[in-house]
Amino acid sequence: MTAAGKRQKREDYRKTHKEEGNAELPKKKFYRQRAHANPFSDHRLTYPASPALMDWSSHYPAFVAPDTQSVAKDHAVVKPLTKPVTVADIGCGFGGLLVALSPLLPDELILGLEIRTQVTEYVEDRISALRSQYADRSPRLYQNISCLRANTMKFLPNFFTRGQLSHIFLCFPDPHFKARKHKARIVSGTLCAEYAYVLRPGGCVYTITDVEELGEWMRSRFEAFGNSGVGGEDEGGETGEGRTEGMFETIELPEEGKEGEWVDEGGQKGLVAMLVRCIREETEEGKKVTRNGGKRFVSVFRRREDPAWPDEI
Ligand SMILES: C[S@@+](CC[C@H](N)C(=O)[O-])C[C@H]1O[C@@H](n2cnc3c(N)ncnc32)[C@H](O)[C@@H]1O
Repeated sequence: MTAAGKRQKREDYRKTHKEEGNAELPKKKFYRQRAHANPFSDHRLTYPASPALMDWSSHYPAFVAPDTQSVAKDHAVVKPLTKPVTVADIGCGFGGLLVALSPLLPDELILGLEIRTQVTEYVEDRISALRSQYADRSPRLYQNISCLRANTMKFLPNFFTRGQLSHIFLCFPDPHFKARKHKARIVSGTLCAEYAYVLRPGGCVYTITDVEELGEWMRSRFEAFGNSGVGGEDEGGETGEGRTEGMFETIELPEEGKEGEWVDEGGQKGLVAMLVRCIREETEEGKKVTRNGGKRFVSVFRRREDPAWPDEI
């Protein structure tokens, strides 16, 4: 078949898959796209001018606040939800983590952000199929997850207000091995400032990679952010002059396979352990590493409670 013929076949498949109530899970082969999208290109992206102008109602229809009117703000019409999005999976790929998190965090609204169009479309169709499968069951699962196309390196604060998020996942980010490509990495001093801004004090960033050097890179950026004692020269990141503690605290993690034993009275360790197991085992890339017998390097960074910081960043 010619390339044009294949493209047409993919488009036809995706069009029919979108029919209302289609409960069949989409097939990845009809949503294939180049592995990398350049985060510095001018993609034709739509994004709100500010978080208040973002209408989430089509993403989480089961959570639209009843008996409220749509609100018109700066030419945008926004239907309020009963609660805000509090979990972000940045670079969610084909959405394996979102699907796994949905029943684990039933009280949270969880959003995957993905730069590649067809991959985003796949995740949207996957969620829509899962919602149809559970439409008549109780609980109606998968209503609390959604995905949108976004370049998080440019527009994260357009979607989330200060301190809105409880958990941010950065799972198997593109490694961009060559030094001249490091600026395309999803973790840098500058981007740590944005993660610190959208994360609530006490909230956590979870990172996982199969590239040891990238794992160390991410750890060093998070540990240096806001700490005048280390780092500081990093790509314009905040140095936190005069401070000895950084904005993020690295959490010691349980050994792989022993997450279940790692519990505490307050329960936060148990939650972190559950989510760490989830990123190891439920992400698409994590599953590949398991199949290939490779290593995974995981870190969790808690945003420190620090009332002095928010006004400065
Ligand atoms: C290697 S994949 C990992 C997918 C998934 N997190 C997993 O663990 O299976 C990295 C994903 O990040 C996406 N990505 C890269 N840069 C991005 C950006 N600036 N904004 C949003 N997504 C991005 C890529 O398109 C790709 O799907």
